[in-house]
Amino acid sequence: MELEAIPGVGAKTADALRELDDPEAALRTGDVAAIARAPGVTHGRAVQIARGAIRSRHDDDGRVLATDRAREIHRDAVGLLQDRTVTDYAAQRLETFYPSASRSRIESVQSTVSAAMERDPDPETLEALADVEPLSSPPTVRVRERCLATADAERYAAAEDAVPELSVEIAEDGRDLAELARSYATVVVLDESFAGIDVEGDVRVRPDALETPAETVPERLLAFFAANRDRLLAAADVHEAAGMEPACDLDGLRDALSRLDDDGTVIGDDEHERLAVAVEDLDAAVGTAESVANDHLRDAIRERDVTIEGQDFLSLVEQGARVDSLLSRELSDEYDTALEAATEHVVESLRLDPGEAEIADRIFRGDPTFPVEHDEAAVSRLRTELTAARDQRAAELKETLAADLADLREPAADLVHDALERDVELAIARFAADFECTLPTFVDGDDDASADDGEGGQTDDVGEDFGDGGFAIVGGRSPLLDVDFADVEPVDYAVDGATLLSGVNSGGKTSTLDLVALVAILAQMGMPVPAERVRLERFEEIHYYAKSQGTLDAGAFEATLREFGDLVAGASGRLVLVDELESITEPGASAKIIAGILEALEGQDATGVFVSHLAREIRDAADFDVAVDGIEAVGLVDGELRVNRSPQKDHLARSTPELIVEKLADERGGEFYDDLLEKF
Ligand SMILES: Nc1ncnc2c1ncn2[C@@H]1O[C@H](COP(=O)(O)OP(=O)(O)OP(=O)(O)O)[C@@H](O)[C@H]1O
Repeated sequence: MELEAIPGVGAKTADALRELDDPEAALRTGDVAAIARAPGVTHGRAVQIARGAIRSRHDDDGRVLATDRAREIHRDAVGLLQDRTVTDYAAQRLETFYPSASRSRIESVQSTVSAAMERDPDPETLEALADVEPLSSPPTVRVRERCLATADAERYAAAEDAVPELSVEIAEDGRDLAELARSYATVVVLDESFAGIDVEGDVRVRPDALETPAETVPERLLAFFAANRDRLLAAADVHEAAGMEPACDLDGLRDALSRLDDDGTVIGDDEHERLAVAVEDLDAAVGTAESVANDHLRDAIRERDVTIEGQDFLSLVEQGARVDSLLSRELSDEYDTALEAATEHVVESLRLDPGEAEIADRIFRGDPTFPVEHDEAAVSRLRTELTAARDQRAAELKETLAADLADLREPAADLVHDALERDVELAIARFAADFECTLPTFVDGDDDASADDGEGGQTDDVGEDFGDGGFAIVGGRSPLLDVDFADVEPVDYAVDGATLLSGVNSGGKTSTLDLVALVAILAQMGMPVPAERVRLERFEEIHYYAKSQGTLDAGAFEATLREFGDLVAGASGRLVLVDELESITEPGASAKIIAGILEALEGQDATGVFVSHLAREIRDAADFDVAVDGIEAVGLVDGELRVNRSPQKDHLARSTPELIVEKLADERGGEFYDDLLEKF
């Protein structure tokens, strides 16, 4: 994908995106969290870039949300979906869903969404999702016991770049390598030319070392898996709870992770454990062994009657306090037994293998002395031997585990990604279930076959002949209302062309506009809509104007009028929702302006609903037969209006004052009320 081709991505952002591990995948999957990891890319920017990438894929100019109120409804719709996510990832991902006029984009989302709506948001899956997060890259680990070596300057730079964990050293010849081998436990030589060289120490000629990081720096993989262990385990749990097909064998993954400590070291290997403990306990074991030997000798001496011949006694006296020869002669057997016990203690307490035991055998040797003393050189040799064996074992374990984990690296990323995407799907499933949603059907000139579900023609249940455009909502219930969703009364409403919507105060006119806008926006996002059934055209743009808060001054009025001037020029394919435009200026002028706008829309392929209390005046002012729908009050009960929330077609609803005059005329009779009623 040409990054600069994405709307809103310039050269600088493209460079930042190229720093990501896999920018194409992040953009393809709309992974906002991954995109936001590019240097200098904020979360909001990442959402924009993800949307831009989708738009450029679907050749979509992204103009659907044409006004502030339309954008607000979109935000509300996304908010309702986000309220049902568990992970931040899913919440961010949902922000990449925007209403589109592109059939391919809508269809592609709809196919994911229809599968999502089948998902069961069971509590176990939701609980497991709580610990899933996008995989993180831990900071680079520095490995000090290994280095890379090369004689080539270019390879040197490539190595520094590819393996920042290791020092890269220049080695021109065998002497340099020998020098390095004294400073590092392992030297990995990158130059083929050194093949076969004989240098003391662990020197490996591996020209492919930069391409096989799992072997060159197993620590990198181990650190990655250690840092992401909890997320991976949670993602594995999600797969099991939700019965998803995992990207890798979960038992294998769990087993590999159980061999890894939080700091990236390998655990659970008996041999390594034995060697580590032996190194740790060596001094203590030697000390105890000395005591064992001395206790034995002390007991032996105490129980022994020693007869000293005169000659011996004389030499003892002459030679000072040396009793070694006497000890050697009189207690030779006991001395040997004591040393054996000491050695045995060292071997057994440190669980030494036969080779190591041979070295341990030299710790308690030499001329008899009392107290017994160990041979420090032998202890030191044993320590060197054990430490080397421990490190060797650790390196082998790291390599083996890293080799196992290397195969899991890609699937692990998929595993987490799939789990996070499941959260997106479950949020959609919960949204659909909570608001009793269905997937809408799109009808337009060339794909109306799919919209006709065998009812014959395009007659909708809302009683409208449904043409090639507009919308038809059956049983729509807006979750944006200020009442509990359970108390929302279903609304049926269909419009093809432009119409006025009249009705009593608080009858639900604004709520109807909100419902229409929400349904159209959700539908064009590819999302399910809160209604029993919905058919609509794919609108190029949605212009929703909320009610103005009071009359506008001359400047603002002029600006608004200009806006409507632009709106009606080339309005085909647009959905225009306008709430009480009359409030911007005085009623007489308002009626003329609205009539003028309707005239301009007439004959264009636009769909419009204009909520107004001035339907009669607008009709009078218009030079064509303006359609008027009405939200009708069924009556007044205890001073409260009862309304039928579904607008009636071609019906000028009585206004609240008219209704009250009618009621009074009915109840009280008399000329005054009758005359008043006549005037309506
Ligand atoms: N479908 C519905 N189900 C339940 N309650 C509704 C429904 N539609 C509207 N209401 C209730 O009626 C109230 C008034 O609705 P709304 O503001 O849409 O009326 P309106 O006709 O635009 O009023 P006005 O003419 O005063 O602007 C809402 O706040 C809501 O409580």
